[in-house]
Amino acid sequence: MIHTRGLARDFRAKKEVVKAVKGIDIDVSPGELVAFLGPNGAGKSTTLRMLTTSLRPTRGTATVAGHDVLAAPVEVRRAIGYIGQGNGVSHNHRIVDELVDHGRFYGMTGRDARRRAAELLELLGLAGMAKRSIGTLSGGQRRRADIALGLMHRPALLFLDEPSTGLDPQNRANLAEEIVRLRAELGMTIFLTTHYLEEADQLAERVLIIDDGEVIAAGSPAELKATLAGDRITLGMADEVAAKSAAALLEGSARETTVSGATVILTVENGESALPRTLRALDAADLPADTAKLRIPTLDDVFLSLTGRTLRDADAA
Ligand SMILES: Nc1ncnc2c1ncn2[C@@H]1O[C@H](COP(=O)(O)OP(=O)(O)OP(=O)(O)O)[C@@H](O)[C@H]1O
Repeated sequence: MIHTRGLARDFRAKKEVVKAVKGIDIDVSPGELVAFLGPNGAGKSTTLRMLTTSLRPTRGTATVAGHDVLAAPVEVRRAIGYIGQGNGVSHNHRIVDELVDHGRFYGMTGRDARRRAAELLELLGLAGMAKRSIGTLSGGQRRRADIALGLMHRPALLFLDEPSTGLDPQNRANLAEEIVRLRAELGMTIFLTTHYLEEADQLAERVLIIDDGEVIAAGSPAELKATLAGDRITLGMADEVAAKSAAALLEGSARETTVSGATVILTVENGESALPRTLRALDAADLPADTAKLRIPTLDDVFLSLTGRTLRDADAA
């Protein structure tokens, strides 16, 4: 559904060249829900703008929904839905009129557009608000109206740029559920950008992590966490000597073992089964642990292991 090779975009700003996207390869299959995750300024929006044909690549190729973004931009636009950050919906229009106009723009008949608008308003829980103007909606409702707009012409591929920016945690969670449900009901391919870790983790089957214009990792959230971060067991031993003996005993069964004072930290695969196994091995060797803690990694741990900084720090910078 999306294929890019060496896709790059430079910007010229005050005689300096900003390499916003540095030659990325992306492959998204039909039906996938993929999140493009990275800190502020990583190149997410620039990539999305190239894929949705609003910005020309400096180098490389991109095929979206079967069409080349440079050779056939009109075909690309007809095949996709794009929901940007704060879409251009007019605040004074009634929601239903906005949707119907949008459908007409894409060549739908008035009747088909009205039927589709009613269907989407129902699907997105906005049916009772069809005649309200956009300006009277809450932030979360407005986001859902934006999504309805992007879906009017039944695109096979939907791009969502930072769908939950500006929403409170509750509305963010609601929107995430909505996106998952829509994908299931409409069978679309969805490509969304986000800098919310929880959102990528909860929503996406596959995450592409972008940093400084480069894709630095790709995989399902579970795969990325298992291969790049690993589960962590922290054991509190009686003293430093016991900790060193425990570390020597457990070294073979952990990916990484470190000792700090009376504490042993193990990085393991599948921590939930490794923890009881570890405690049994320690008991059998007469080296009982006083405390044991298991920590399952987040995507932030993945980002940390890849870049040496957390996504939150990178955002703050
Ligand atoms: N028109 C432009 N002129 C110069 N530099 C630009 C321009 N547009 C983007 N950039 C730079 O390109 C880099 C990538 O920006 P981009 O907006 O793609 O990041 P992003 O990952 O979408 O960030 P955010 O999460 O903040 O939206 C940044 O360093 C940005 O300052």
